[in-house]
Amino acid sequence: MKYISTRGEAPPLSFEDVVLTGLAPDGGLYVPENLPKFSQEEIASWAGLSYQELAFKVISPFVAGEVPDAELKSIIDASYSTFRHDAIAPLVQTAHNEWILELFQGPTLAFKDFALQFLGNLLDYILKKRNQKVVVMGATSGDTGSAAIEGCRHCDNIDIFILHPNKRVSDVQRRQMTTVLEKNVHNIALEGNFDDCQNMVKASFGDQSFLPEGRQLVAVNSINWARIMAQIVYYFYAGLALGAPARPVSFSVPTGNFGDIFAGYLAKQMGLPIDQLVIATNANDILHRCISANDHSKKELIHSLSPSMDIMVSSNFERLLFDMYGRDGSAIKQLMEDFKSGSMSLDEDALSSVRELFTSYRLDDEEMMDVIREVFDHTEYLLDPHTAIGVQAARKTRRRQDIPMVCLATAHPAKFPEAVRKAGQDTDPTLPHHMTDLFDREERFDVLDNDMAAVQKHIAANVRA
Ligand SMILES: Cc1ncc(COP(=O)(O)O)c(C=O)c1O
Ligand SMILES: N[C@@H](CCOP(=O)(O)O)C(=O)O
Repeated sequence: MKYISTRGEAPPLSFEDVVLTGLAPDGGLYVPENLPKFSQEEIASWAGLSYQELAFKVISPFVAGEVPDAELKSIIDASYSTFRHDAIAPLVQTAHNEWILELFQGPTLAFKDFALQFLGNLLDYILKKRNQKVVVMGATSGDTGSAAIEGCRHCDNIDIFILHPNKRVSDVQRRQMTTVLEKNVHNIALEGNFDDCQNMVKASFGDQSFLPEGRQLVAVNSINWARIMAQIVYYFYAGLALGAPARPVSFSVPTGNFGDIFAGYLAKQMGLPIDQLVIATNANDILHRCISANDHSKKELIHSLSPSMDIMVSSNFERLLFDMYGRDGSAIKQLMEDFKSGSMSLDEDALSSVRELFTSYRLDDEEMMDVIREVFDHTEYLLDPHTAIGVQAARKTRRRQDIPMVCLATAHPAKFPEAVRKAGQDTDPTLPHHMTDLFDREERFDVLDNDMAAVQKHIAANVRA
């Protein structure tokens, strides 16, 4: 299996090499040259598999033997052994044919654990085998950071640097990152927003000369292909639990960087019968504007009560556009250049293909809080603000009541007590047992200006010899 860049000008990479990178040298994102496809019979034969067994079935064609099967199985088993629920991704019913897929049962309480526990173990395996040390650099609006730190804190061959927007993540999210005091873990609170953090990470991949000799950058954001790959699994898992492939299933996905829903799109291309894929956005609605009005223009970032989705530049949309433009790298390069200067417009064919695949809906904070209240009043089930956006988008755009609608619960409500309180809950949702002392733990992080040279200097100075 080879991985190629969406901009068509970078050499193809093997699986292990694609895991050890981030952006391609031409600025594009890596995707598999050929997507594995599963027949309906094969998918049907997976009914009843454990999450770990299914993960092996879905992931192994992408790995294509580069990691021996026995190793891959033990990496998968280790990655999901830290989850608090035996089902790993349990389904909870909230209304007729409406389901919540709880993706927050991992150690850091967000869906990021699914891919980042796996990526941490995979990196550890590859780096030990190669006797190689790397620098992980990541940007977070709150959830990727802690999940990546949790995945990498025990990897001796990794120094990890996570940039978060200063004062723009919840206190729980910040403390989940900054109370990890291992010597290889570094948190940077950047005086900027998430897009500034993400820009800095992407630009650093383009010129890595600031790193100490012999080190390279590895991404933990969803620009890293392994992130997307591991997230495909839970679409199959939920689909099978609800009767696929004999009957179709729909998904509603709270969306920011477009990684999670892109994994759903891939599951569909690989053979899972998915009816609707709903892009649910907060007031940072560039994807909703693009789909509804072909308006893919940057606007000032709004700070919402669903801060993890306060994202304007959705990295993985480029991966989708690559397919929508017939995998023409030069067309993508042109589009991305247009977008860099403020906006891009899709051509008619591409736009109609996107509209066939996705529906979209946008919510502001008020509507989001109404949903938290309404769902709690009816079911006593407490949604986090991001999940609430997915639930409402599903309800507003649903075409068929007879097809199960799965709303991805991307985070645990205890990560966002402020939003939950504003929505009318008088008691804060309880943190799981392993985090009850979170607010008593010592914190360590550095506040840095939004200045790439300063950040790179800080990284270079803190990489261990
Ligand atoms: C809780 C939560 N929900 C939804 C999202 C959006 O996911 P994606 O960036 O994959 O679109 C994120 C982060 O991006 C998140 O942290
Ligand atoms: N919401 C994310 C933003 C980064 O997204 P990623 O999936 O590309 O890592 C976060 O919580 O950090």
